[in-house]
Amino acid sequence: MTAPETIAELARLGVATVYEAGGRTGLIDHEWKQLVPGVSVAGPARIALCGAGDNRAVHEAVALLQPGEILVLTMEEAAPVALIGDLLVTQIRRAGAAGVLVDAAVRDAADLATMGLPISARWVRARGATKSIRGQVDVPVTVGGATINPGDIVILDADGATVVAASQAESVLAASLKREQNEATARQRYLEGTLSYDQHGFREEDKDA
Ligand SMILES: O=C([O-])CC(=O)C(=O)O
Ligand SMILES: [Mg+2]
Repeated sequence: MTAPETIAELARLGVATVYEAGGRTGLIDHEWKQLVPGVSVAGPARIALCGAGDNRAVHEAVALLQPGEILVLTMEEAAPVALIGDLLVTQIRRAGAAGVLVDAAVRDAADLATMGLPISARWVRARGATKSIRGQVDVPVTVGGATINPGDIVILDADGATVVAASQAESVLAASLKREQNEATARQRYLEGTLSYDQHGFREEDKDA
């Protein structure tokens, strides 16, 4: 199990820093809409792989949800079908989930915005899901080119989404903290007037070109 302090730090550092520090791995590479703009959150994945246009597996996964988890909802082929709305999110919040990644649509969007649970979704669309295909829960899935295993740490923020294998959480955190420190140094230099053009040696390179 990944330590809560590690998860909190990964959430604070955010998607771009963690993805870069992890060697540009794990990016869940789609455009994501944040139903609550600007929030940054992380947690171990609880996964539902739904049948086409169906959300029966979501109901099963919600019954298994533990506090602090990120619920990851996907289908074999992503489509703008609403897998969750305010009734499912009511249950997801009550279970104490940290957030939801929806590789499909959500609906009741105005309600979700006021409910405050961090949700990142591909689409907002009223189109309803059937509830007739069992699907699978607690299985590895691929979303936006990234493999997500149950328990891997998923991070959601205003930039998008990324995943860190549970076994690598500590080493990626260490690399992320180092990157944060390097960026703080660079930011200070830029505030003082240094240009990245010089800092990276590009001016020198271009001189002889
Ligand atoms: O019932 C559904 O399929 C999705 C929904 O709108 C809700 O959870 O409120
Ligand atoms: Mg609804």
